[in-house]
Amino acid sequence: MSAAPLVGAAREDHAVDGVPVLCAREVGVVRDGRPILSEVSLTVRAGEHWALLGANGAGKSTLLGLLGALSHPTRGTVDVLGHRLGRVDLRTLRTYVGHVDPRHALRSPLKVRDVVLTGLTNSVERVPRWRPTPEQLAAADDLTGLLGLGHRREALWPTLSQGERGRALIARALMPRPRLLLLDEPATGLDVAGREQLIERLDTLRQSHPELASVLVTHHLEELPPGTTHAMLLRDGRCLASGPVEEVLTGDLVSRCFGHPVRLFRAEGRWSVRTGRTAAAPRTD
Ligand SMILES: Nc1ncnc2c1ncn2[C@@H]1O[C@H](COP(=O)(O)OP(=O)(O)OP(=O)(O)O)[C@@H](O)[C@H]1O
Repeated sequence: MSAAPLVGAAREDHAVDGVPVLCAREVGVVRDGRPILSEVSLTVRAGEHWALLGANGAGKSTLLGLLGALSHPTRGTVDVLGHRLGRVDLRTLRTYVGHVDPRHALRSPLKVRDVVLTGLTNSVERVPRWRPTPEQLAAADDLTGLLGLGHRREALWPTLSQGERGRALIARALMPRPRLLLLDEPATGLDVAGREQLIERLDTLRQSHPELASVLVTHHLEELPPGTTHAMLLRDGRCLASGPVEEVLTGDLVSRCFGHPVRLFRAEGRWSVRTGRTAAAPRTD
């Protein structure tokens, strides 16, 4: 596989010769002698939007940590734009991946605009003596507007609602113009309005950044944006199914994934789930 350059103007050249944005092969993770992930493979291409679904403890966050170059696999390989984890500095790879973690540990009363700018310094707090260029300021303002926070740019972080914080963190993650956006349960704790605004903004983002790829972790199919193109179902650290949503998000497979019989419904692009008495049998172990 030919590798895409990691530096300079080449960053604008997204789908270089069809090199996947991300390619994990036969990945395994062992922690404290216990297998957490086993033989998981995933290829994400530019413009694809993946849902990563699984029950509590299935290994979703562990997999997201590998995809975000936060940790190394015990077995298998992970390539970001053709550059292999372990051969290229993790920090370099991380600049190509925007990781949105709702547990963002910011303590200072930074303004929304400043929080978004910390995406450029890859820091939680503002870096002393670092000053953004006018272009960087304009980019931060564009992204806050895109995420529906244009009227809250001057608001202080502690005063934001949870939904506003989540959207500010997505704008922050997009500042370095990543190729891949990782979203770890972005709708957790949001009320209906907050969840719907988030989903709407994610779909707007997908239209305005057509080359961006994303992986969204959730337990709830109701939280998937209509633009979701692919899904992976994880069960007990293993891939149960993976591929286009039409093939993977079926009552049978989702029932097996969560160990509970369900039926799926899709209306206006959104999914909903009901207990299905006649759905596939629950997990067999
Ligand atoms: N560093 C670690 N050491 C030991 N066990 C770990 C470690 N990290 C995760 N685990 C275990 O690995 C399993 C998978 O954890 P992970 O957080 O990836 O699951 P998840 O699918 O994201 O779960 P949830 O939906 O509850 O957030 C869990 O049983 C967890 O306790």
